[in-house]
Amino acid sequence: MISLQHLTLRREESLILDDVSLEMKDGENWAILGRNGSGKTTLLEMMTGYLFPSSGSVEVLGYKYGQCDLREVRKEIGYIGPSLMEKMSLTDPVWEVVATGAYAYLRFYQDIPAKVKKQAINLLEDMNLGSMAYHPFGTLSQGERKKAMLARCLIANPKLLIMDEPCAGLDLFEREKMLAEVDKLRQRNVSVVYVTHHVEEIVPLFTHVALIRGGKLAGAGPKAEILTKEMILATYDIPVDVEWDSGRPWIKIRPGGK
Ligand SMILES: Nc1ncnc2c1ncn2[C@@H]1O[C@H](COP(=O)(O)OP(=O)(O)OP(=O)(O)O)[C@@H](O)[C@H]1O
Repeated sequence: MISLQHLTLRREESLILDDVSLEMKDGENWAILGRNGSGKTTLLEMMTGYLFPSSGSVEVLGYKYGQCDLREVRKEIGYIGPSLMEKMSLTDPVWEVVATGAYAYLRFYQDIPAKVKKQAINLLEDMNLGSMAYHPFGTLSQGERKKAMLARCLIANPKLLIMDEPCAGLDLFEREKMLAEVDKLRQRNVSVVYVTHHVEEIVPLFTHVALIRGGKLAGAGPKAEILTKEMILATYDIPVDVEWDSGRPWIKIRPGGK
């Protein structure tokens, strides 16, 4: 699905990514963790082709970047990040915001086919947002907006879904609702790459984890092998215990940092 080979990114004096190699295979879903500024978003931007490495190679869904038309690749990739939601019209009905995803538009200036409208409404119903389909997008809570943006991605049937901190800023209730939708992606034929700061967001959907520290890969592999107290200490410099419950890892900080 994704093959990153020896990715290095230099900006002036600093090395933002330092020889990162990662193989993500079909059927795997990956969570990427690391401290602020460790290079997670940079890595995602390389996967979507918005950034090119100073050296190394990127292959996504069989396309070798630098030798393919990135517009074609991007039709197969859904992306949920912090900025796109802010570009949506707050006055348009929610179903219309979802429908724009079928065409990768920000807004419609022509009639929307009935079939696309039905698809948008079905997706909203799947996410328990059916009753809000005709409400203006701006009246939704942050969590509901994020779920609607997920529906907007899914209407285009992406093969790969890249999510950059989709639960940032959500309260406990809304985060769990969003995570339930993320976990439901198991029912779809889509691979997921997900950046988060919170280990407990690694719901059963995720099979693999990559840890980044200072632009270098600190660990990558099946989640139970990577989410150990030793690996988390090496990534975050904080001593923790990890407990697994309901298929999710939970972190306990050791009192006094011991
Ligand atoms: N254009 C740039 N020029 C110089 N440095 C940059 C540039 N873009 C990013 N950086 C630096 O690269 C590092 C990695 O940034 P990145 O956004 O990938 O980190 P991140 O792991 O996603 O962080 P966070 O968790 O805070 O979102 C940071 O130190 C950042 O300041």
